[in-house]
Order: sequence, then structure tokens, then C-alpha cells
Amino acid sequence: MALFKIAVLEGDGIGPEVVSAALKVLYRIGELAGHHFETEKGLIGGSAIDEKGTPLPEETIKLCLEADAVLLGAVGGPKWDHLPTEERPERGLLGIRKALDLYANLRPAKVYEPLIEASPLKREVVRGTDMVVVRELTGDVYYGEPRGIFTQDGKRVGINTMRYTEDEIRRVVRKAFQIANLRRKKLTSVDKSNVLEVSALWRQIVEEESKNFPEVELEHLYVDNCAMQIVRRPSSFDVIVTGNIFGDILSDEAAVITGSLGMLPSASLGDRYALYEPVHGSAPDIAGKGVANPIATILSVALMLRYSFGLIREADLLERAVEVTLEKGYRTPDIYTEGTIKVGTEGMTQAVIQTLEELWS
Ligand SMILES: NC(=O)C1=CN([C@@H]2O[C@H](COP(=O)(O)OP(=O)(O)OC[C@H]3O[C@@H](n4cnc5c(N)ncnc54)[C@H](O)[C@@H]3O)[C@@H](O)[C@H]2O)C=CC1
Ligand SMILES: CC(C)CC(=O)C(=O)O
Ligand SMILES: [Mg+2]
Repeated sequence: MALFKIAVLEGDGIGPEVVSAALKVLYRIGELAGHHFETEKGLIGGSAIDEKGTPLPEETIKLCLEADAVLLGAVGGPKWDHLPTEERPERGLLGIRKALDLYANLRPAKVYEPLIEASPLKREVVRGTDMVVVRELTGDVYYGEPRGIFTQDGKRVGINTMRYTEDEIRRVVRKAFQIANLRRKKLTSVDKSNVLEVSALWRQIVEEESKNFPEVELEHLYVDNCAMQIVRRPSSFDVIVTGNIFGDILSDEAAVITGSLGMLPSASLGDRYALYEPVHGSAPDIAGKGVANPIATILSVALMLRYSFGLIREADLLERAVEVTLEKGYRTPDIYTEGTIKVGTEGMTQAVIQTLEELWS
């Protein structure tokens, strides 16, 4: 029996609800397939601030470094919004990404046919959309120095620094080319090189790397144009590669055209460690109500099975189980349309587990 050690960081808001749902599914897969998934919880975000006085306690980092993979919910919430930026829950998330050197964040956005009515776009526009946003995750304006709010001539000035080294760009771009090579062989690189020097360097590196992947068709788009093209021609995208802040924004956009932010999983990969988390945040507006869509986190578990544990059959079956559950008509409120079966977090989780059992036999 294979043993896999998973560090579980539930975080805040709906984080614990969706993680608990995804773990139920994971344990059931363990029973069906004969694997043992050993989980241990660690604190991160607002709950870590409340208990330990810091959004990323040392013991959480240690737990993650010793695990085979990390599963994370989401961090943040109004309770901690008054804190200065460097003490906020979100700093815990940035800190763990950096500590594990998770430089490539894969955010697949796929339109499921049964959910097409839940998309804010017309069905003929959105049909067939199946893209992966590869977002650089450990650099850019989220980490660049100097940063802060300073006083200059008696007035406050806010400063952040957009910064990328050549090596930071190259490793994520290379990963994106490799992913595109295994898919439909089309890569869109997104930047703002008409204005920003960082982006001009980004584009140069992309051009250099493209020589190593002649079979991949390369397109460059400015980020403002890309934001528009994602709603205009979403199905034309295969892999999008971009920096941290552009990827943060574009992946929420890509998520919602598939029906809901509650659907989109992600894998954050480095050369050594990996962390899996839904794209959405802690959704304080629905936390504690039992209505959060657990599918983004359940699909993040599927990515963990595939990328960290090499359990391809289990990952495929889980993704198929989500699809079939949607075909059966189960919907959490965020993806509900008339004539479908409205369920909460627990109802959706049980429906996925039941479908999984049916597909397994
Ligand atoms: N990775 C993370 O931990 C992230 C954390 N955040 C934090 O989360 C907090 C809330 O941020 P928001 O801007 O409101 O973004 P959000 O992603 O938490 O929520 C945006 C909207 O989507 C809905 N939503 C999100 N996930 C859902 C799900 N699973 N099922 C159903 N509906 C869902 C929410 O109810 C809300 O209306 C903030 O403190 C923010 O900093 C935001 C984004 C990512
Ligand atoms: C909460 C932030 C640190 C990041 C974010 O919005 C994300 O990773 O999607
Ligand atoms: Mg985001």
C-alpha cells in the first residue's frame, strides 16, 4: 500500500469547508484504490494570526517541507483587513509560495458542457474552452523591493516594484512551453512590453526559449488586449503564460467564464515541492453557510494525484466523476440554473463520492 504525506492548510472563511470536502473525496479514493493518504494540519493566514500571532508560523513551513504535497484552502477575511499589508493573512500565502519556491502556478480553465448555461458568456462563444493559465508565482510586484508607504514632502507615497530576473522568467516560460507541447501546441505570452521594461525583458526571453520549441505556435498579447480576447474568443487559447499580477487577474477572468470561480483548481509547482489550492479566495460573504462550491478544491486534489503522486488513473477518474456529477444535474448555488438540483457543499461532495464509486466498479 502506497503512503502519501499531505500537509493540509485550511486557512480562513470557506477554506476549512472546501478542504474538508476535498479530503472526504481523497480518503474515499484511498479506500477504493488501496492508498494511504496521511494528512496533518497546519495553520496559515488569519487563523494563524489569531493563534500564533503570525500568518505563517515556522512549524507550518516545516510541515510543508516534510510533506509529499500541500493542500491549501484560502486565506483572508474582513476580521484582518485593518492590519498593515505585511501582517495580513495574504502574507502567509505569499510566504509559503516563496518558501517552497513554487514558481509555476497552473490554472486550468475548462468549460464543462453541462455548465454552459452558468457561464456569463453566450454558449456559442464559450463552448469548447479549455485553457491553462501558467502564472509566475514567486516574483513580480508582489515580492519586489522597495515596497511600502513612505512620506515624501509631507505627503504619503505608496511604492511597489515590478521586478523579474532573466532566470525567473526563463524557468516558468520553459515550463509553459513544455505544457503547451503536451497539449494543443499553442502558447500565448502576455505582457505589457509597450510600456514596461520588465515586460520587454519577458518578451525577449520568451522569444529566445521559443527556439527550443519550434513545434509550439507562439503568440504575444498585451495584457489589456488579452483580457478582452478571453471574453471574445476564449476557445482559441491553449496555454497562457504570464507574470504574477497579470496571471492573478486573468485567471479569475478565465475562471468565471467557465461558470464560477468556485470551479477552478490550481497546482503550484516548483522543482522540488508542490502545493494545490483552489483559485478562489476565502469568500467571507458565504463562509459558514454550507453553500461553498467544493469542486475547485476537489479538482485541485485531482491535480495533486496526477502531478505529485503519479496516480493518473485516480486523477482521471476523479475529474470524470466531477463531470458526470454535473451531468446528473447537481449544482451548488453559484452554478445553479433552473431545472437543476440545488445542493450545498456537503450534498455536492457526497454526489461526487457516489459518482466516483459508480465509475470505479
Ligand atoms: N488564494 C487565496 O487564499 C486568496 C485569498 N483571497 C482573499 O479572500 C478574501 C475575499 O476576497 P474576494 O475578493 O471576495 O475573492 P473570493 O474569491 O473570496 O470571492 C469572490 C466571489 O466569488 C465567490 N466565490 C469564491 N469562491 C467560491 C466558491 N468556492 N463557491 C461559491 N462562490 C465562491 C464569493 O462568494 C465572492 O462572491 C480576501 O481577504 C482576499 O484577500 C482572495 C483571492 C485568493
Ligand atoms: C490573495 C493573494 C495573495 C493572491 C491571489 O489572489 C491569488 O493567488 O489568486
Ligand atoms: Mg487571485
